[in-house]
Amino acid sequence: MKAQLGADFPAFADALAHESPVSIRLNPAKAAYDPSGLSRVPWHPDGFYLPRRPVFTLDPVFHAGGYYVQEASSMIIHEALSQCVSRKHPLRILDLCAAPGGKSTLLASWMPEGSLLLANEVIRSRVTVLKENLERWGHAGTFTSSYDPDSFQKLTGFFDVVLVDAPCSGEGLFRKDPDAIQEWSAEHVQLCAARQQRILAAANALVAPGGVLLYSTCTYNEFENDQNAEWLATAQGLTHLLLDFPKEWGLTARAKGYQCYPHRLSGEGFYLAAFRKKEGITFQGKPSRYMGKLYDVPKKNAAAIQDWVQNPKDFFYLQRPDGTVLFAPKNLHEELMMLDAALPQGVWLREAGEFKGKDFIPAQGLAMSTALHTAVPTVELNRVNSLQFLKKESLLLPDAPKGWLLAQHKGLGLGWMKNLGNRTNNYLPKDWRIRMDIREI
Ligand SMILES: C[S@@+](CC[C@H](N)C(=O)[O-])C[C@H]1O[C@@H](n2cnc3c(N)ncnc32)[C@H](O)[C@@H]1O
Repeated sequence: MKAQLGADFPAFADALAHESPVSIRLNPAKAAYDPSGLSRVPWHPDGFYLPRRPVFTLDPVFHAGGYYVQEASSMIIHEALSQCVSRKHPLRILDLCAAPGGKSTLLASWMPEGSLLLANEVIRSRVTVLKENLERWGHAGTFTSSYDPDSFQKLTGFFDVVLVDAPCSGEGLFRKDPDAIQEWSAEHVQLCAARQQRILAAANALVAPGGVLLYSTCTYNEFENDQNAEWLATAQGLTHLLLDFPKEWGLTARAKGYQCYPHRLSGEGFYLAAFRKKEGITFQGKPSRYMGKLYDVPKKNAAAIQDWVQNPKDFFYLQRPDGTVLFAPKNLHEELMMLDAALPQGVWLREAGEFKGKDFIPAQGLAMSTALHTAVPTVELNRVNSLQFLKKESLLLPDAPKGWLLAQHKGLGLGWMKNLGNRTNNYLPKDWRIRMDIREI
């Protein structure tokens, strides 16, 4: 770092000795958090710094997907994309290394209406949190998958934007995450750089002619950043894009990318480089006719779902043999069928609920989705009751209507309850419940 920063090194070292800033990015589709009085992250319209780190677990708006806790530097992706991708038409976007989903939720809010975002995470154990975060965000155009980057071969030329937020040596996180220091070694840096090239080569093939590849890391060294960016331009034939960030934002231009340093801006170490594919192979694949073992929803079930989805005709519905209904925007049907044909196990669609005999049991994902019907019976809970609900406790609601109720806080859905009069059944999925002791509140 001394070699890289020269006279700036003491300021950098000093910044590392201070606490990391805390920042959040609000969900524009779920306005419930009042950011008055907070200072803004200069490069993101919904990004704000908090004066101190609260216990996010104790804020129901956090659970409802009202905001995502995201390190500020990485929000620069919003500005980078806005500068090099037109939002006049719907886009096909792939977030290749997506868990836990910070950039995916950013991309979902950034992308133009009618777009598709596939958030992929190869490590299976990290997919659950990715799915959960995207469900909380509530955007119906987002889908998840779990493949190695090489498994996407049949999607050559399919995506308008591919983001590779690569696994890296994490030098930019030493302040925020001291464990990253223990994992660092010169050998690990080389291993990361080689792995990044493998991922980038696979990613590059997936970009449509005219499309954009974004490469980011949270590290500083030249092997993972500059040299890989250079390799993308020379060996992979991509055109590197110049971005224009106001000087006062404090980003540093490097050979082919941009670096955030903690002593020049309020955020962690983050590197970003953008490339356009001028020429390449156009996607040739065909959509599949059927999606795996899914079949069309029987007519009576399709009629029942109309009460649960706001604009039911804007979506298509598929049913699993076990009665689970999946749904996705109709305008993405063909694209999803193409993904289904090209990927060994297709992609995961959002669950709407499950038919058990005559009963429809709405899914958690539907409670969180912006596609949920606004006429669904709701009960607004105060903070304490919301936290009890989120601990999966049973609430007494004698004045609320009987039957299915959407538990809400500040107008945002938290999950489902069934009110039986003398008690309520809490349908929050077990894995979503707060495990912390909340008695002190
Ligand atoms: C920097 S993290 C991604 C963070 C995420 N984009 C976000 O904003 O929340 C890199 C991710 O790449 C995944 N990964 C690890 N090895 C990989 C590989 N060989 N190919 C693709 N992804 C990999 C990791 O599991 C990790 O989730």
